[in-house]
Amino acid sequence: MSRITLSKLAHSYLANPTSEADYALKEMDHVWDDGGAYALLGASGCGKTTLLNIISGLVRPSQGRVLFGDRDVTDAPTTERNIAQVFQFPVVYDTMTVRDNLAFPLRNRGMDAAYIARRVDQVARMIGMESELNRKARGLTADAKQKISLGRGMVREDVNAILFDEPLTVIDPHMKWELRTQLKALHREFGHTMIYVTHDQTEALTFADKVVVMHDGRVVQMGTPEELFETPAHTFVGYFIGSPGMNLFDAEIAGSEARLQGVKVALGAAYGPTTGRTQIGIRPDYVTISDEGLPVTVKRVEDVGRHRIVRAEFAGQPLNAIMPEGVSLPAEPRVTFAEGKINVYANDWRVAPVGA
Ligand SMILES: Nc1ncnc2c1ncn2[C@@H]1O[C@H](COP(=O)(O)OP(=O)(O)OP(=O)(O)O)[C@@H](O)[C@H]1O
Repeated sequence: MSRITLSKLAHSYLANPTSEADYALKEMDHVWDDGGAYALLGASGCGKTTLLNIISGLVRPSQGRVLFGDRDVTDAPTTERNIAQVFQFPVVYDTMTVRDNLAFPLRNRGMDAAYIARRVDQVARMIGMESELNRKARGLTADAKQKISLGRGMVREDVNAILFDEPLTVIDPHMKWELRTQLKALHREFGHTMIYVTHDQTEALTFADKVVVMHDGRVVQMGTPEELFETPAHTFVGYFIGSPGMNLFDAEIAGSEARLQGVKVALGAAYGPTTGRTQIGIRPDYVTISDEGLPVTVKRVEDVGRHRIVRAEFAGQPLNAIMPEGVSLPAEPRVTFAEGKINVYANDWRVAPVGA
């Protein structure tokens, strides 16, 4: 196992890229710590698969280096990188039994038969296929085949990292939760570096210790689920994580106050002058609609089960608020923002308060 370093890495699928827009991955420096459980999260087309394929060696980056520990593997083929990869759709040998499919990576490396038998049984238990070990893979459901692919990805204990590219897409929702829990347990037990690509925030937040958020070919933030929630480094993180995403309002900042079309909002901290488009962001979870605070116009209330979402307009801009069960809307609704929960953004990037 080893730390994976991406140094000045960039990739374009074009032979002669001329502008930044031609790059699927813009230049980045990034370190994946040895033994970390990472989720790589972002919208479709932001470059997640490209990044994964560069780490595994399926794609050679057009610029920069890939290091495993201190070894430069930029030009090393996939087979030399000692990486297990699980893809979105099952890759199984139909004519082989489930047992032989799981044993394949170990036999390939000439492992001892008794060890293989033990390890295959262990992995079969993890993926819940102990009773199907002697069945041929042909004829199994897509779901079961993908479980075999997952098992095969996890069977080797000596890999540098396990890369998962949206591995639960074809798995039914109930099993999804179970497999994700298994993957997490496996990570705790064996401590492999795991990178798990997904565009589903629930999947990312439940699997990973650290979530790496990508947007438009860039890593915009790496942090714990709590950091992504509380202090999104980029407006995209604010919008992409959370349901609904963070409220963003165009504003002018003057010290510890934001001004939105004549409405003043206390920020709870002081800020220096900002340049470019300036916005304040606050999560719907930290917005309270009651009969106190600033004027707000409620448009509608949506019941989403555990709570309600209030869709409103504040200082001429859309506002979402989470309203707990049992709380009712006053006749003249007003709004307050929880103290210390407002973030300030300039040209989409978070600005730290003075002295922070
Ligand atoms: N082989 C390729 N040739 C040319 N362009 C490609 C190739 N593979 C990906 N791209 C482009 O590179 C960009 C990043 O794609 P990538 O597949 O890495 O994104 P992604 O985040 O994994 O998306 P998805 O979630 O849809 O798989 C996209 O604009 C895509 O169209």
